[in-house]
This record gives sequence, C-alpha cells and structure tokens, in this order.
Amino acid sequence: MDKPLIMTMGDPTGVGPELLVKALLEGELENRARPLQVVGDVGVLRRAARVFAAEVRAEPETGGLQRLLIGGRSLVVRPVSSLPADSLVYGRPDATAGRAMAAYVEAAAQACLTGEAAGMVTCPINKAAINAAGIRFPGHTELLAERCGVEKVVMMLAGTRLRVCLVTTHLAYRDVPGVLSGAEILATIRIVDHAFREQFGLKTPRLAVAALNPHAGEEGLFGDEEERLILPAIVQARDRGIDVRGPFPSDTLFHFAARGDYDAVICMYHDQGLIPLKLLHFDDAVNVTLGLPIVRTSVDHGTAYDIAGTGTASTASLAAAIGMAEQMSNNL
Ligand SMILES: NC(=O)C1=CN([C@@H]2O[C@H](COP(=O)(O)OP(=O)(O)OC[C@H]3O[C@@H](n4cnc5c(N)ncnc54)[C@H](O)[C@@H]3O)[C@@H](O)[C@H]2O)C=CC1
Ligand SMILES: NCC(=O)COP(=O)(O)O
Repeated sequence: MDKPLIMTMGDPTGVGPELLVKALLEGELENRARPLQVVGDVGVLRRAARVFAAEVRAEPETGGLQRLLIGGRSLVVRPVSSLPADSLVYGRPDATAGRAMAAYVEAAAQACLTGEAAGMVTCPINKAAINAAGIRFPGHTELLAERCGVEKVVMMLAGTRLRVCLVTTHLAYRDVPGVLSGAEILATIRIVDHAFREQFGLKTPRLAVAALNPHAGEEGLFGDEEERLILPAIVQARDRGIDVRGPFPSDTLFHFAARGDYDAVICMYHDQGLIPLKLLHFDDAVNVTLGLPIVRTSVDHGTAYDIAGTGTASTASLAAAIGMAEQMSNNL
C-alpha cells in the first residue's frame, strides 16, 4: 500500500482539530493520491466533531491506530495524547497542551524519517505553549530542522500567484539586521533554487531578492546591507549558475513577482514576505519547509483563537497543503 501522509492535529485549543474534521466532512480527505492519517488526540477530535453535530463511532484498527467514523466518513488516527478534551478552553493552551502539540510534530517527523510515512502536513501550534512545556523552539520549521539534523532550512509560503522564501524566520524585528549575513542569504538562494529544480520540476527557477531598506538603501543613504551583504550573495549565486536578480526595492518587487516575472521572492524577514503573500492568498497559501530530507507542508495560518470552536475556519489552506505534500512526495 502507498505510504500515508500524516497530518498533525496542532493546538488542541485552536482551529486545527475542527479543520481536520471539517475537511473530512466536506469530503476533502477522500480519494486522495495517498492515504491520510492524523496524529493527535481522539477525545479532542470527538469534541471537534460536536462543533458540526457529527456523530462519531470508533472502529478497531491495527498497528496502534484508531479508526473514527465521523458523520459516516472514516478518519485514521494515531493517538499520541489523551487530554481532558472537555475541560480544554479554546485559546488557552497550557503546558500540557503545549507538550502534546509538540509530540504530534515529533511523532510525524519520526514516521517520515523512518520511511513509514511519505510526508507530513501540519496544523497550527502555539509557539508560546510549546516553550512553556520546555520545548525551546520558535516554530515547526526550526524544530524539524533540528530533528532532521539539518543546519539550514527555508520557510516558503506559496500561493498560485506569489511565493515568498524567508532568509530569517522567527525573531524580533530589531534583531534582523544583526542576524542577516551574506552566507545566510546565499544559503537561502541555493536551497530555494535546488528545491524548485528537484521538488517542483522547474528547470531554471527565476528568483528575485528583496532589499532590506527603503529604495534598496538609496546608494547607502538608508543603510548598507544591500551593498555589503545582499548584492555579494547574489553575485556568488549567479556565478553558480542560478538565475537570481536584485536586490530590488521591496515596495515594488512583489507586484512584479505576482504578475509572473519571478517564481519566488527571497525576503529578508518574516513580515516582509508574509504581508504581500497574505494580501493575495489569505485563504489558500501553503507553508513549506525547503531543505529538509522529508516532506513538510502546513496551513499558512495560525490557531485562529477568535473563531476556534465555531466551525467557520476555512479549510482551503489545509486542502492546498495536502495537495502540495502529495505533489512533493511523488517527486521524492
Ligand atoms: N504554522 C503554525 O503553527 C503557525 C502558528 N501560528 C500561531 O497561531 C497563533 C495565533 O496567531 P495569529 O497571528 O493571531 O494568526 P492567525 O492566523 O491565527 O489569525 C489571524 C486572523 O486570521 C483569521 N484566520 C486564521 N486562519 C483562518 C482560517 N482558516 N479561516 C478563516 N480565518 C482564519 C483568524 O480568525 C484571525 O482573525 C500564535 O500563537 C502563532 O504562533 C501562527 C502562524 C503559523
Ligand atoms: N507565519 C508562519 C509561521 O509562523 C510558520 O511557523 P512554523 O511553520 O515554523 O511553525
């Protein structure tokens, strides 16, 4: 049988569990290229089913798995926690919930690393809660890099019109200039170029690099990172045969990328890339970790506490993340 894709349930107090149930009830998890499994918590998924007034029946399954029939549709679950589902409060994850959401990620990564699973698709976690549980990572991206033994990975958020790839990820804005280096920028460009060729089938990816400062530094008047760090990295990448241009002022670059001039924009920091991306693709973008030895995609959004438990969260990003994981796992 085809290896499964594993979906992690995410924060039990966020929208992750109900998104999985909603996608199941919408038929989104059926007739996929690969079988799907959820790593999570049966009690929490039962609670999520109640949001949609869906009946749940449990059926025996082998190999430590459990099969839930939710509204008549089948979901295979790897139970990793047994949280007191009915006393969890939406938007209030404690350290126990933090430990559980990290354990889902660890279990899925392990299944991918041992070759048992073809890839993983993650639902959102709360970074503060996993840290409260003593798991010192700012996000999936960094945790997975460490667990896979990879020094550098790249967070990419991808929509049909725009893809953004980040040189730096989860850190305070004031720390960005100090962390940026020519080596990090070059490594990011190389990982993106390699992943596009090998995993996304682009023969010659066309990459653009965003400047850090207004007007790309205005000849040094507003900062020198462009001349000192970004341009030398681009020159080195071009010497290696990569089609990469820039640094371009970022106020105009995303417009040109979104109209199709480039396959991806290399961005210096999180919000530089995610603001234009979410403006265009709030519902349906996918978060992908490039440079891992395993396939990992994710929804592009967070735990959405303001609507958790209402059943209104959109499943579009989850569906797109599953689709992209299927595509990437076929290219392994
Ligand atoms: N991959 C991950 O694990 C991610 C986790 N987070 C975590 O999520 C938590 C909340 O982050 P926020 O910045 O508030 O972002 P958020 O994405 O959770 O919410 C921002 C706004 O978008 C709406 N929204 C989010 N997803 C939606 C969906 N599927 N359908 C309809 N509306 C949706 C929310 O209701 C909210 O109004 C934080 O703890 C953060 O660390 C955030 C992003 C990614
Ligand atoms: N905003 C995107 C984001 O924070 C993704 O974080 P993660 O995938 O590393 O958990």
